[in-house]
Amino acid sequence: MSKQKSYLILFLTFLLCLLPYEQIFAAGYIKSKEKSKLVDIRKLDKTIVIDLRYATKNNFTKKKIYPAAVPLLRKETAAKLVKVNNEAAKKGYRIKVWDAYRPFSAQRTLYNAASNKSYVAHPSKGSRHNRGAAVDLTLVDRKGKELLMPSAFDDFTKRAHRNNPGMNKTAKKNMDYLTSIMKKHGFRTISNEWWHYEDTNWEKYPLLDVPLTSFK
Ligand SMILES: C[C@@H](N)C(=O)N[C@H](C)C(=O)O
Ligand SMILES: [Zn+2]
Repeated sequence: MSKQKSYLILFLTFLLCLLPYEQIFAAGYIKSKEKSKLVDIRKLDKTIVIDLRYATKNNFTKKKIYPAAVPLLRKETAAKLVKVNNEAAKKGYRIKVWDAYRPFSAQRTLYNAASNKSYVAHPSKGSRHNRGAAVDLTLVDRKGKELLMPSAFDDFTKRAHRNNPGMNKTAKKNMDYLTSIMKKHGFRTISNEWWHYEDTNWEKYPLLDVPLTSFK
């Protein structure tokens, strides 16, 4: 390689380093609503309870992160979730969704706000929520009352861990039931957040940065 070429590569690498890493990674994210294949869960099943925490101040950041409360998921993932809700309905339960699709820009905000980074996916690799292929949820009874679970949503402590030896027996039974119906319909778990489920096919779906407001 000529000296000139080497200097040019060095110079371009230097320029790249000046860009914030978010801009480099976000560049490859899909930004168009049409290309995203995201669907509004409410349009598929009106009985699913929606409480999008990041669209309110009632979340670990104490700030409203989402400008619009629109519960979106990748269409294939949403179809799986409807099956789970139908299954839960046989027992008189319904799903309550705390988070679904999360734009990349919000991932960065959540990551920066989290005191313990091990509970939020690093923006450089992206969250499965950024693909519309992950959902944070719990179960409610006929009256809309939440079933007892191991911890509150986004309790970033050992209480949220699936294998916490000190877990309350009823909470474990409820968590195990939720896990069984989620797994039956094509979701998988992560070890340290009992409320987080991801589509087993998440890798097939692209990273997205479509604004929630475009679905309002
Ligand atoms: C922030 C928390 N609710 C969450 O979703 N964590 C997972 C690991 C993520 O960011 O993908
Ligand atoms: Zn999650």
